Amino acid sequence: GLQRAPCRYADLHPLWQSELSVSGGTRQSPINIQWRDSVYDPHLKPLKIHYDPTTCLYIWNNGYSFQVEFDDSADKSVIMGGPLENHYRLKQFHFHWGAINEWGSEHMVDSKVYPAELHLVHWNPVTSTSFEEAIMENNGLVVIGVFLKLGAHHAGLQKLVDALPAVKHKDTIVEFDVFDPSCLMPSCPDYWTYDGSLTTPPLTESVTWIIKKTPIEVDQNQLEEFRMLLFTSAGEEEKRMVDNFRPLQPLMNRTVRSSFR
Ligand SMILES: NS(=O)(=O)c1ccc(C(=O)NCc2cccc(O)c2)cc1
Ligand SMILES: [Zn+2]
Repeated sequence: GLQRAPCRYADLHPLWQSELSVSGGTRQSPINIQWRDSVYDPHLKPLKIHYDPTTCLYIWNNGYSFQVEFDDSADKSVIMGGPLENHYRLKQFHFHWGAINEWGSEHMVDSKVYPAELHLVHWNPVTSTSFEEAIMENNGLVVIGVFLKLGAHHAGLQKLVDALPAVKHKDTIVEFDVFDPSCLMPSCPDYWTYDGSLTTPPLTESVTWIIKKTPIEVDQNQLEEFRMLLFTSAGEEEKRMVDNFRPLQPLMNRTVRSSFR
């Protein structure tokens, strides 16, 4: 597949310049998932998702993506099953995307890049008392990754896209209530799972990744709305929020398991 645009670390958004400092990681993310090297695990259960749309709180621009935050003070929006030993609470979801449709996702499948990738971030309320604590716990977090591909208009996503002009600049926020992120899930239950890390600092190795095999379709206008966001605050010289993905990391001594043959 097409390699990513060559990028000089110096051009990277300040966030990833610290990238060069992280050393000694043995389970970093994202990775290229080689389909033929993944191992079917018959013990993997179907993933069970129960999101309560009223737990949706607001959308904000945090300077490297736009993020939708949820009320995680109770077990109202949870996932369970799959590779998980207990339930995990939804904390937020966000996206990573490219300047053009040729790249943008963080994970790849057989070196195939998608124009964008959705991350639904969950934490373990059984072993941690807060998200902040879970970030430091081994397997404290579960992130579901969903690839976005160019295709039909996505009606569910459009509600999100319509709110983006209100969070154009870094550190802006807008109320966003009653949204069910299940509408962003592909209907196909198939996924890969592996042990990895956050893909932005602090890059902690606390994430059980669940990557859905089947992408969802969004249209060109929707992707272009993502690219209208800014990394920069109001009043600063404008820098478009694009290419907010981390480079691929070495698989090292890890096996990717699949839920499907
Ligand atoms: N791209 S990712 O899904 O791996 C990802 C998910 C969550 C976060 C995140 O929550 N970062 C903010 C943060 C960092 C340290 C402590 C905190 O409480 C929050 C970063 C990356
Ligand atoms: Zn992410």
